[in-house]
Amino acid sequence: MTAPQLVVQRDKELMAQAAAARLITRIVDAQATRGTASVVLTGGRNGNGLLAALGSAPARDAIDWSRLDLWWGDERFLPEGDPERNVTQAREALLDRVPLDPARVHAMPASDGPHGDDADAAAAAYAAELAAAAGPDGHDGVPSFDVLMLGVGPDTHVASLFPELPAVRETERTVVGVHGAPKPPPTRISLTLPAIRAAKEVWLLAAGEDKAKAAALALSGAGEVQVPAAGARGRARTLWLLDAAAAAELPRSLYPHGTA
Ligand SMILES: O=C(O)[C@H](O)[C@@H](O)[C@H](O)[C@H](O)COP(=O)(O)O
Repeated sequence: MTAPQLVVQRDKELMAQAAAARLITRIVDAQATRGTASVVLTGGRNGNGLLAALGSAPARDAIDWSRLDLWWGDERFLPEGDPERNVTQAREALLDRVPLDPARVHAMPASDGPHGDDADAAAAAYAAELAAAAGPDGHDGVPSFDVLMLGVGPDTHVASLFPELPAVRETERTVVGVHGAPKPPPTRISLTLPAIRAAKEVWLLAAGEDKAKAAALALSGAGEVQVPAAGARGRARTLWLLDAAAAAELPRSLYPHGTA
């Protein structure tokens, strides 16, 4: 697995703007090379902040939105349209304002969808959708994601993989139902670490002083069951995008040329 690279910006607004600019370039490069791009979105304030910054970026429409596949790293298992769902918040932050191909926006199932309130069945259906889309350059039952983004929780969770809970220990399935999550709502759907690690690049977003301990733990060599963010690595790149507050407890040797 790739060693993490760190980029530290002075505050969370600049971190979101810089990450958005980075994502535009990454998508444009993938589309220039393969004619398409595949990105996994994350929920949470940092993930939505990046989407909002992308929506305001001057170069936004360098992206061919009709040739972009969007997936989710996790979802709160709530009814369609619930304001707490990650896809609802992503739509408000950006997706409803760009000309995406609806067939290429792969939202995770809602709790009032075809699988009813069975999160495990809904997770299995999303795993099947990922496998069907994996294609020849897919990896371990998921498409070859160009970028998979993850917010980092104060307890070091990523997606809906919480410390010590069963989902973070999953080694076979690509998507699982999560029950009893400490971050409400308790029932969720999440990619697993094997699915996350199939991505070419994994970007971890951490801004705010409430993330300083989590970032320090995750980058200290801790184990992934106790510190799920430590297991989030990309095949070609693992990139931590932080602001100075979230980097406050990191040894400066981890980002000697940081801008903070
Ligand atoms: O469904 C969710 O809640 C998110 O996917 C979750 O993994 C989030 O990214 C982290 O909890 C960080 O959230 P913040 O950026 O809001 O701190």
